[in-house]
Amino acid sequence: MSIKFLPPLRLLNPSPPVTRLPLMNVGLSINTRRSIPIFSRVFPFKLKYPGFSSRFSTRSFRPGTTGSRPEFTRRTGGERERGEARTSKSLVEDEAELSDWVSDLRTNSFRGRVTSEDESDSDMGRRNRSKRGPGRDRDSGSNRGGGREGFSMKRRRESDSDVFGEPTRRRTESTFGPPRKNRGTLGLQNEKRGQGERDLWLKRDDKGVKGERGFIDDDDDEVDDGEDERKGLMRNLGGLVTEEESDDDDDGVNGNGIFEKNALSSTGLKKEFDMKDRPSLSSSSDSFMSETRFDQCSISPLSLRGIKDAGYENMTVVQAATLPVIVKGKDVLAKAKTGTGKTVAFLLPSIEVVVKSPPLDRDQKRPPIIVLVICPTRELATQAATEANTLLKYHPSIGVQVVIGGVRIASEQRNLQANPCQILVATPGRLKDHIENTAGFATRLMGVKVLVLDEADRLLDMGFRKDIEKIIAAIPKQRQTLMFSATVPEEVRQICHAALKRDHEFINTVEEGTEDTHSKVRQMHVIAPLDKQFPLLYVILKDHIADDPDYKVIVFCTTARVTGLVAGLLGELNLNIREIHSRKAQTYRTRVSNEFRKSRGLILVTSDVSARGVDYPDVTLVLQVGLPASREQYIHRLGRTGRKGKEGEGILLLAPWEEFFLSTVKDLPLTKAPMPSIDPDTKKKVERALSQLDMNSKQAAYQAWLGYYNSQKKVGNDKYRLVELANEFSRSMGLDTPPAIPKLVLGKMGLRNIPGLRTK
Ligand SMILES: Nc1ncnc2c1ncn2[C@@H]1O[C@H](COP(=O)(O)OP(=O)(O)OP(=O)(O)O)[C@@H](O)[C@H]1O
Repeated sequence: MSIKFLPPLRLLNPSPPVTRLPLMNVGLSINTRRSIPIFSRVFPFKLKYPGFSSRFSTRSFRPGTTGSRPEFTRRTGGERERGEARTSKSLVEDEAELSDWVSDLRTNSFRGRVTSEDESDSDMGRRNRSKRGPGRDRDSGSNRGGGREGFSMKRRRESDSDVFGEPTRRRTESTFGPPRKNRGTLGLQNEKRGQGERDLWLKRDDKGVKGERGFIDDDDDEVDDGEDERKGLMRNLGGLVTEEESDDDDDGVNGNGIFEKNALSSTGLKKEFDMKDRPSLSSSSDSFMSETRFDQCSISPLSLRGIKDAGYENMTVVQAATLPVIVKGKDVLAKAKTGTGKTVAFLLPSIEVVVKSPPLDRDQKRPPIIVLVICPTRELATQAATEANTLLKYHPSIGVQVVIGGVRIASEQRNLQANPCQILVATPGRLKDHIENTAGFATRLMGVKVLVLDEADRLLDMGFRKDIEKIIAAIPKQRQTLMFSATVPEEVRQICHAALKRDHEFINTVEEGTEDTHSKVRQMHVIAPLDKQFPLLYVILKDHIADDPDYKVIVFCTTARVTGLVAGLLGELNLNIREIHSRKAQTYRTRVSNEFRKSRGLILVTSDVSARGVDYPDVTLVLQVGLPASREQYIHRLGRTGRKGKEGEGILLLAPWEEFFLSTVKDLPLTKAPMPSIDPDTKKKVERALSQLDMNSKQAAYQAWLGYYNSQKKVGNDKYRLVELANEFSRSMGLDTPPAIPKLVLGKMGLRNIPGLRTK
């Protein structure tokens, strides 16, 4: 396995528009196996290998502050990504939803559902869901707020020098004085970083809503029939009790799966490090564009026309770094920051494979699928297919289709039959359903030449791994595999051999010594007890709106039910909000997603279904409320802003007992923000709004909250403390007594007989 890193910018010649740097053989030998105990490969998510705990020094470079760039170092296969000593997230999130499901079960037989609250719910949830179940919040609240409230709140915070980071870090300043444009949400101002820094992203209009070509049956508001759901429901219950149990349930990890077998067979590698094919970067140190133009590469003329029409001229760094390797037929694992064009990076060379494949036989009833793209969420799959259609504008004979959860499988089957496609974009659960249930589909998959795992680390996580294993088993071994993500934790490096060939290349476009996040995105955290969090959330949003009338905000919440509650609250407070989470019908999710993409002056309240990949242009603020499920999830959520080299702002709102999370992101430039003050009127207003909310939504949020934090080891290990905190959350919603929870749910969560809980 050879590994590619982009060189530090100072090594590059920025001026001439050359495509490649001279070949540089650094002859780095790596051995991914080394002395790693066997179990760390078999159970990569469970064991802590001491060597992994060492962190890379990440002297953060701030233009105009330190003056020197960090040394560029190469990383070997055995080295650990910085700060990634995390626990894997897996089916644990399902606990939060389990409580919902059991409630539903009591009242409506099997018309309930079990899903994860994050993106995995998009398919796993679909398997087990009937949106006709009780509490299904169908298409409601599309505009809870209605209008935007006046920006009359007077800014009142002053700078707090104590809260600023080290002097080398970007410093934030007082609210007062700077023009609106430069002011941050929390009344903070971002210091100019580097004079003359220029945005070298292509100056082109944002595409806005990308035209969809009807590849999903969007009128279809139905999910799979109840029989499928019942089966899935029962199947999933077994693995929901604890994270460990879900691991045990996973064949792929415990002895029979592809991941284990291949991980073992691909060990002992020793490949030369190869620095050829590196792109020449554009001259700005902060740019993600390369100097390589698409027309300098061996791309078919029709694809080039599509690229041109899309407004793309130069390649982004990840595109320039991966394209030459992919067109040679190599397997690639690529890491590039959020919003830097990874979708085109894998689509374009994949399309070339289709172009080079023999044309379809006219009377071939079921033409083979040549390119299979798998995405962890429905929104992302739809978006990738839209991008593919954009690139395929001048390839009328190449078809793209999408299969995703939340759409009636029968209508997808009809589409697959009626409109043969060579490129299929899918979410894992639905793809597996088609493999098992759609006539002729498995045969068509035998034509796959390219497999793409977008958000590879998420797809290889426990929540999806079983499905991915089955999918990989259903496609030819002789294929090219491409994996892309903004985060590639060491655990993923350990198991990616299962899908990638031994000689695959790891192309990391994140410079050594720099953060995985964008320097143009200000990152701050606010630590406040739960009883202050709802008013704080309101104050922060109001301030941001006052600062930027063109605001476009995403608020991430821990679970779907908590998302629903927060959306309800902010709507009650007359903010202009929309909500997306797994409890919403797919048609609604698609509609809101499209609306948010082209809107300004809007707040999207969402669960982790929107955390990865979704490309909403010009998001001004990402606000994360509560503990992110992992370091990676924090990075992906934050990545919804600052896309394409733009500026952005991220705020993480944590309770004091969640502060431990900061140690997992300590290599990122996350600074403490001064505590915004909450005036008595605001407090009362929020309390009043909370009192207007439906009791059912509070009850559901409480259960889901308990389930989520129960699954977060650091909080959930101490059940007594957990219940105290849950009851604090209940009080923060304005409830005097915590809602009662079904005994069955408490039993599943391991919370029976814990004082402070009420049962029913
Ligand atoms: N060569 C290019 N020139 C200009 N814009 C581009 C180019 N390639 C892609 N883009 C645009 O960049 C934006 C971000 O691309 P994309 O969504 O693929 O990013 P990503 O790296 O996959 O992000 P994430 O990690 O969040 O999934 C999109 O709007 C896309 O249209």
